[in-house]
Amino acid sequence: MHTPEARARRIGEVILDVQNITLRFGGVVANSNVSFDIRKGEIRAIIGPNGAGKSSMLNVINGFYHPQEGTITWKGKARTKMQPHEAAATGIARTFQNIALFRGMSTLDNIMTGRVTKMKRGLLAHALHWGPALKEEIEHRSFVEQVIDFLEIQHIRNVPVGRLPYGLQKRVELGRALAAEPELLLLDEPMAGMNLEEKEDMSRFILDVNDEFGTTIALIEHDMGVVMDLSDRVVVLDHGSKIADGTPEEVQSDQRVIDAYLGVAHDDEEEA
Ligand SMILES: Nc1ncnc2c1ncn2[C@@H]1O[C@H](COP(=O)(O)OP(=O)(O)OP(=O)(O)O)[C@@H](O)[C@H]1O
Repeated sequence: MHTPEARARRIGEVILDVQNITLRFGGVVANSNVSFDIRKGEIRAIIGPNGAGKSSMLNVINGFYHPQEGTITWKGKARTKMQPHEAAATGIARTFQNIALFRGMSTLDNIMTGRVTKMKRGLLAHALHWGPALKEEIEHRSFVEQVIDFLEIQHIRNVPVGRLPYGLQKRVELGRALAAEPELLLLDEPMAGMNLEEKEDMSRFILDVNDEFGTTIALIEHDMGVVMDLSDRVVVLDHGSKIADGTPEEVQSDQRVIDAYLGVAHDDEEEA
């Protein structure tokens, strides 16, 4: 099911359209006039050297940063200043470069926090096990158990995540994002700090999430082998600007991309 042909058949309409985004922090331009789109069902990589503006772009997409210029159209609707919880409620979930889990809480409870946007009744009602909330909680727990089975982490379901090896913590973080049943999953360096075996496991889970649930995925990744194996299309940023956009093969052989990775000076730097 992971063949390029099978995936090409499944890729649909543009679901997220990023147009002319410029994001500044004082004098620092993190993103400069960046445009690209993400199609339903695809795995889209965002790559580039350190400081290229990749994490900033994910933060713009999930509403954490508000760009000074440009528009984001999500599922056909131009978005104004959407907050992260609103983005989550409309189907965008993410993981972070540095794991952001509750270290003292179990795997199960951490993944359960990913269901919050789906809960009709407040957390207090759930904590009090109030009748209707209890019924709802059972349904949420059953969904979370499916996520745990899917990610093959039954054996650590009751272990506090702070005690888990790094690779498993990353998997729990993926589980928490999946618990929100996202349409678009944003992964910020899902393989960072992993050994080869952990990377292979994570790659398999990313492909399975995409295949089995049809989840659209945008990921930032530094490991070029992983990017080339997983992604349908790749957008390349450098110094805040887009320098290439295309299939893995296309961007790999693009001279601007090769220069950016080799650290070849830009014209503007040479002039400075
Ligand atoms: N909150 C912030 N305040 C000020 N400057 C920021 C902030 N976030 C990012 N920047 C700056 O914006 C630029 C792009 O940073 P960003 O983290 O998006 O790059 P990146 O491509 O994700 O880098 P890396 O691969 O090293 O994680 C950098 O110059 C960075 O210092």
